Amino acid sequence: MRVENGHGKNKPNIRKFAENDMADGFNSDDLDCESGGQKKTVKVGTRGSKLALAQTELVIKALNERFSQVDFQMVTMSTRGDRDTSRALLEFGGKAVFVEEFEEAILKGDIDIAVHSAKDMPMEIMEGLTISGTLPRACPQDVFIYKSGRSFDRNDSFVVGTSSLRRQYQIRDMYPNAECKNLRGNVGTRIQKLEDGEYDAIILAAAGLERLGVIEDKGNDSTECFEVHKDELTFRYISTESMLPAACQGIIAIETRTYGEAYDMVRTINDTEAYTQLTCEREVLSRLNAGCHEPIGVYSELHGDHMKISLMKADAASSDKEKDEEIQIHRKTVEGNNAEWEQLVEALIK
Ligand SMILES: NCc1[nH]cc(CCC(=O)O)c1CC(=O)O
Repeated sequence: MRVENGHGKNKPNIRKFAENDMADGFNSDDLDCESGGQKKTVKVGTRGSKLALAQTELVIKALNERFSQVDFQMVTMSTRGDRDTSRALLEFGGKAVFVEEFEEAILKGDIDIAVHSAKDMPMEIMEGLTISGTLPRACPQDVFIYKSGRSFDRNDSFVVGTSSLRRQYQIRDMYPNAECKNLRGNVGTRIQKLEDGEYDAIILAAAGLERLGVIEDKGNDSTECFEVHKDELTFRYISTESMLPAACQGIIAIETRTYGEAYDMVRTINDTEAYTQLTCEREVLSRLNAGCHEPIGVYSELHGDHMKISLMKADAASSDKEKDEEIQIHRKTVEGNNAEWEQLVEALIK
């Protein structure tokens, strides 16, 4: 039985990794990979949606480049959240319904690694587990999608499909007469519903669209508004200023035990910039005590040592849920040196 080495805190610590980064010292030759001619197997758990599979393939590709002699096996699992899509379950269980079963599987030894969209992860991670790495972040922006040719003036009335309160409040800030209707299902289904005319426009994360190949990866890190046209559809990337993304949008989080071979392997592919953003944005959520259904946007931008963190919080002026409430949107931005990110977070939330 191995004793935990103190990496097992739920909250990853940027400085600790910076001081003790395994990426340089760790050598794949140290692994006992080919004992008896048998390739070592590492099991990578994933949800079964197309997006989840595409993201897990990216993780396996990155691992394979480092550890060509290891057989990384994809293990597709359905979670309580996938099996029962009733609102009640999601509200009761929150984000955990998509993650818990992977965590139990790692602890039981059924899988070694779990791949998640970081924005769908709950604040609490089971004891003994950690986010050991991230891939480079995809575009953090949200995309407003509609049939090409249609135009939207500020005061137009139209129907937007999105179930996210964060997106609803911000789009209604841009278009006060827009009506938001719930939109569920995976990315392909949601676009189909737009094409079928159920909505005038829908909002999806650029990261998912790009990773699924629905639109090409634009390959730059602008956060400004611009448009892409494809197959009769217009994909308008909304500026992060108008539509602040969900915390960790576009980041793939890789979870393992807090020590051991899988942990060491994942550390070697970790993207330090995305990891810093993940740590910082999760810290903001944690400090705000935010559940997953609260309308909160968080985005931390890194330019060298310079960090800029933005927060969007919305609250209803009226407590009467039946009434068409007046929504108050609060935005705040702080900037400074990234080494002082904890103080920046402190200043942001107060
Ligand atoms: N909530 C579902 C979800 N979780 C992660 C992504 C996209 C990928 C990402 O943001 O990392 C999506 C789809 C969407 O919001 O459009």
